[in-house]
Amino acid sequence: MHPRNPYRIPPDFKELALKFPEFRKHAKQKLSGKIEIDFKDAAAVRALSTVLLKRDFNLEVELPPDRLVPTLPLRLNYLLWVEDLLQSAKPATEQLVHGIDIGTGACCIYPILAARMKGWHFTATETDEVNFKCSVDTLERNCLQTHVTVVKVSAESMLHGNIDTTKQYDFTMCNPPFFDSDSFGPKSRSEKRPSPMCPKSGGSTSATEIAVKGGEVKFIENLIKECHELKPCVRLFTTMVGHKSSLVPIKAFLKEAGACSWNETEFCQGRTTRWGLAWTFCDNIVLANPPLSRRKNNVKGPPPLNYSISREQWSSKGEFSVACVLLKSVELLNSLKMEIRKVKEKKDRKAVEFIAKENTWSNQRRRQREEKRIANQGFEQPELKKAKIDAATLEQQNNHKFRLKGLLLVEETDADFISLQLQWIEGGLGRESMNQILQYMKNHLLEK
Ligand SMILES: C[S@@+](CC[C@H](N)C(=O)[O-])C[C@H]1O[C@@H](n2cnc3c(N)ncnc32)[C@H](O)[C@@H]1O
Repeated sequence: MHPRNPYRIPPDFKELALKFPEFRKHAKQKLSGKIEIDFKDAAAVRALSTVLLKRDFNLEVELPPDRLVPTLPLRLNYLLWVEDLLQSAKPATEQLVHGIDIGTGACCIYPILAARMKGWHFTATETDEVNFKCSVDTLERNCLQTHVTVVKVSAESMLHGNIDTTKQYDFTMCNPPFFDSDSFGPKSRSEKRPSPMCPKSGGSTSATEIAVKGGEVKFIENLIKECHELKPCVRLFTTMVGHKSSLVPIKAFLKEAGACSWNETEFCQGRTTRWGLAWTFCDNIVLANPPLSRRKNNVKGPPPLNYSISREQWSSKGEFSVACVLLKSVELLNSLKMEIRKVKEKKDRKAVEFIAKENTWSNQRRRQREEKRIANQGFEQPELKKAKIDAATLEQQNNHKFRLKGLLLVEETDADFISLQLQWIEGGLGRESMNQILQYMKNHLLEK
């Protein structure tokens, strides 16, 4: 947690339950006497955020039931980091701070906190009609219209046409939709894609809030493209990143776009970790990390491939934990005759290295069909036998010097999602081999 984050000392739930009836109804007393809430219950998390905003920031907020619930420790970690960065990016003589919040959500959480705590001004954008209306109501209810303006925008643009380019802005903030709407959940024709759930704290949310075509990498890349053209009016750009694996491709894109310097951080709060990335196109601003051009090993190999599994998808397979998902994944890799070596062992983050000395996964379907056909016939016709021998010889020849090395990382992204990342290390057909292995895992991981 950021050293200035007031929730470094967690709120006393007993005190909150006594003071706020709307929170009390979600509070449960454990045998030990300790008061707790169920963090998987969206209504309980919503009640917690609402009462903390009221008690600690004098902010009256009504969060809609079907939208993302902003949890305060993470939002404050991000805001306080931005405040630290501004100290190096903003001349001390200038008093007024004006930021832009891209995708402000249901209650303009960053702008209202920053306006109350720091007196900052904001232009906030939002595509979702419900979120836009709720944000406007929130500003009126808290008399913050002089500090914050919410703009209803179209999904095609991140900044262009949404801000006044004759003004000077100090920074942008963004908590992007993390997931890829195309690869979210199972993709087979027989299986229906589940409706996405809130990535944090189990709350329900609308799909457009958390998933977008191309996921956060594409979303942030689009933002970077626009930033470059807007460099005369914005000093500092920042974004939150939901998956660690997204940092590598985003930073590569930043380098390509000609960012002068950048800064990266980790937001840790309880079991959830997120990342912050800041960059500038102003050569008179030096962010704390060294400039991109001077950093070595910044971009190593192709970015990993990702697959997220939800608690709901795993429900028929028993315990939903990193250990269980890893175990099943390793069984699948073993079935592909791979050698496995453990490299990382933490409760919520485990990784194994795998080495394949032959390609056993491509053309799996064709092989299975052929074997079935032969088994059904009960005997092998001479031509078939010959074809089989020829195919086997060819495969042996192909596999003669075959070697592929990769890394599988299984990580809990939050209480309801576990992500699998496949990183190519060397050999085989490069990323194409990883794509094939990932497809094989997607086809079999959720099988009963
Ligand atoms: C993950 S939510 C973050 C909400 C809020 N900032 C928070 O931190 O709780 C992403 C938000 O971005 C909005 N959004 C998606 N695409 C957008 C775009 N192109 N421009 C502005 N907002 C967008 C979504 O409707 C959603 O409210």
